[in-house]
Amino acid sequence: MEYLDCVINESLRLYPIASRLERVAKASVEINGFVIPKDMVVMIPTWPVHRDPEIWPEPEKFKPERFSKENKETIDPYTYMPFGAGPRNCIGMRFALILMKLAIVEILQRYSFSVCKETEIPIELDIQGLLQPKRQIKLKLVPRS
Ligand code: HEM
Repeated sequence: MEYLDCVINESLRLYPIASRLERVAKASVEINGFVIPKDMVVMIPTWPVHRDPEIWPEPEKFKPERFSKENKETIDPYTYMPFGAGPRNCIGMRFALILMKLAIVEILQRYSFSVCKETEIPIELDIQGLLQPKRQIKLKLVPRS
């Protein structure tokens, strides 16, 4: 379960469904000499932050070990925001994580996955609204004997 947790975290780093978050400034504030006036909409670009090479070495590589027990503690929570951040973050986060793990375990106990000739590589993403693939993801499932 520990490695599955790393795999899900790494998948959500590469493919955060909310590729950007938004907040409205409740009051004017100055941060590092930069003034954000009251009522201004501030966009938090999750996608580029999740792929910043200064934060995530070899950002395009799928490396679940980034989220191992030892490495996890060094991650700044504002550099990894698949479920948002702060008091208005995703209320369904724990539910979603448990559901994904249960579903993956159930499926992987019966089938193994591989790519096939219909698998689109690289995958083309639709970035209008929530992040999703433009076309269905086609994979080959082989029953485990
Ligand atoms: C993998 C699955 C999911 C992902 C990646 C996800 C991601 C997010 C993100 C990024 C936000 C915005 C947070 C922010 O602005 O800081 C959000 C908000 C929210 N999510 Fe999710 N979510 C998931 C599943 C769910 C589920 C299963 C539920 C409900 C059962 C849910 C309910 C909500 C609600 C109600 C909000 C608004 C919270 C607020 O404005 O206070 N989400 N989610």
